[in-house]
Amino acid sequence: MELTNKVVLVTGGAQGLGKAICESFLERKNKVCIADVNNDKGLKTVENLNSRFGAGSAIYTSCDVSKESDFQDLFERTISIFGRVDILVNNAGIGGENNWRKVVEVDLMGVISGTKLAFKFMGTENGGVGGAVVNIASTAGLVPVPLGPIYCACKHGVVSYTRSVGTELHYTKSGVTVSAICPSFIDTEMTRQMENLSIFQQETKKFKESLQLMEPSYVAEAVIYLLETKKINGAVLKVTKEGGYQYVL
Ligand SMILES: NC(=O)C1=CN([C@@H]2O[C@H](COP(=O)(O)OP(=O)(O)OC[C@H]3O[C@@H](n4cnc5c(N)ncnc54)[C@H](O)[C@@H]3O)[C@@H](O)[C@H]2O)C=CC1
Ligand SMILES: CCCCCC(=O)/C=C/[C@H]1[C@H](O)CC(=O)[C@@H]1CCCCCCC(=O)O
Repeated sequence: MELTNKVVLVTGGAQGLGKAICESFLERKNKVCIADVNNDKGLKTVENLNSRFGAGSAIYTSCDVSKESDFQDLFERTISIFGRVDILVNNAGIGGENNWRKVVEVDLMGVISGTKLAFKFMGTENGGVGGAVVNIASTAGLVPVPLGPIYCACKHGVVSYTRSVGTELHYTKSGVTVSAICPSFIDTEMTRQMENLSIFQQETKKFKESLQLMEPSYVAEAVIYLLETKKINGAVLKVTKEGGYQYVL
């Protein structure tokens, strides 16, 4: 996919990996819409991005991905401003083993909800021009994670859902590809909060001390790498510090 002059929706784009993904797209002269629940941070980030990449290149919309109506409004607002959506990056995610239903609602149901709306608003069967969905899973979607079983189950769900809709059957109808990246640990607020999200705080704190974290920009560039691949539909790209970018499954 040619990655210039595209309209890109990035959920959870106010900070961390989502913000870095926005920067990667803006560096290539695309437009981005950041969707987040953290309005203060989201608006500050958009201000910062517009001052660096040109006024009007980024907009912000308040959106809780676990609320279907918010997500629908997000597509409608972005289309009313930029004319269409070409790429959706389902990046918003949380941890929190004690608040597990919320984790399922955001990390799994939010991704499914966004992908379905991408088919609705971007799909050729509905008069759209097609496009791409990139789901941000995790290496926790590929292996068991004793310290984060709910998070792990959601990310496995994201990988399986991606592989199921990222198939010819769905693509023929919609013209929308669906793929995922599975990063290992990244230097973001989520990682800084990791022990507070676990029911095994001491063990998680100790585990965290041994980690080699990746820069958000390194993981963001994996999204670009994935979208530039010819055989993108259903692709799952693992991103680690040791192994770089590797297709799996
Ligand atoms: N930090 C890590 O080591 C890794 C993170 N990931 C995934 O990357 C994604 C981004 O994570 P980070 O940047 O690390 O986290 P982060 O906590 O720094 O940023 C997440 C962003 O999502 C927003 N958000 C949370 N709930 C939301 C909701 N319901 N609707 C809309 N926005 C919401 C937050 O306000 C925040 O701006 C997540 O899906 C996470 O699971 C994957 C692998 C590793
Ligand atoms: C094991 C792969 C994790 C990959 C990186 C990731 O997505 C980490 C996310 C954590 C987030 O901060 C909140 C969580 O619950 C996630 C999992 C933390 C468990 C780490 C322990 C890993 C292990 O037991 O090997």
